[in-house]
Amino acid sequence: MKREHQRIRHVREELLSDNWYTLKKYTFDFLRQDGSWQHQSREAYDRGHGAVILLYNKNKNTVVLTRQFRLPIYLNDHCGFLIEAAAGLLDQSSPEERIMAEAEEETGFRITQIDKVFEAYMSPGSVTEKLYFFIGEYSDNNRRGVGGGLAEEGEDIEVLEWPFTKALHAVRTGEIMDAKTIMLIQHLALNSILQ
Ligand SMILES: Nc1nc2c(ncn2[C@@H]2O[C@H](COP(=O)(O)OP(=O)(O)O[C@H]3O[C@H](CO)[C@@H](O)[C@H](O)[C@@H]3O)[C@@H](O)[C@H]2O)c(=O)[nH]1
Ligand SMILES: [Mg+2]
Repeated sequence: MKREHQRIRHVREELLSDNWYTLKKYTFDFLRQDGSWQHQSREAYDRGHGAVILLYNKNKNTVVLTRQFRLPIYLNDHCGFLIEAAAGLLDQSSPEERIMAEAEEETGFRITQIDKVFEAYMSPGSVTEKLYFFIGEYSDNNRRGVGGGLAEEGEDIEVLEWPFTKALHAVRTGEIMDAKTIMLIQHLALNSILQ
């Protein structure tokens, strides 16, 4: 992908916060389509990149989801407990390595065969993160524990094994409101992986 460097110049950054991750304010000059340069400023929150996986079972026609508290949405009129596919931040690992470990930590299922689906920027106006999307087939034999996440990091994750029809219905009713999870559920449906 070609970056249009010639349209961006004089980029300067100012650190606003580095408490957990970093929030910076950038100023730059932007070359508009009409040929004029415009001075702009934008804030960008950098928490690294992430990965997500939807575990599915073709025989049972089920998916494995998690339910956990998310403070930012609690502050925004949601009860706070969000239904999501298993997901985590990469830290220094590869997306493949990280997501298999994260799937086991959060759901208890150890998966060794995963399929990459796509990559997407989830909030490009303000967050630098790119998310790597995967699906993986699980069976009862893959269960190694109860999941739940890392209590010492404050995680207290419920594991849900749902019929796929229930997950699809929950997208329509708004019971599932997490974008990455909706994208993966729709991917399974669009590609007739589950019915
Ligand atoms: N103390 C503290 N801990 C934090 C903070 N922000 C996150 N954490 C902790 O950092 C850990 C991150 O857990 P992961 O499982 O690695 O990440 P995630 O939050 O599930 O991220 C996934 O979902 C996000 C939301 O959709 C995605 O943005 C992300 O890419 C990834 O897929 C959690 O234990 C969380 O409590 C913070 O500001 N302060
Ligand atoms: Mg997580």
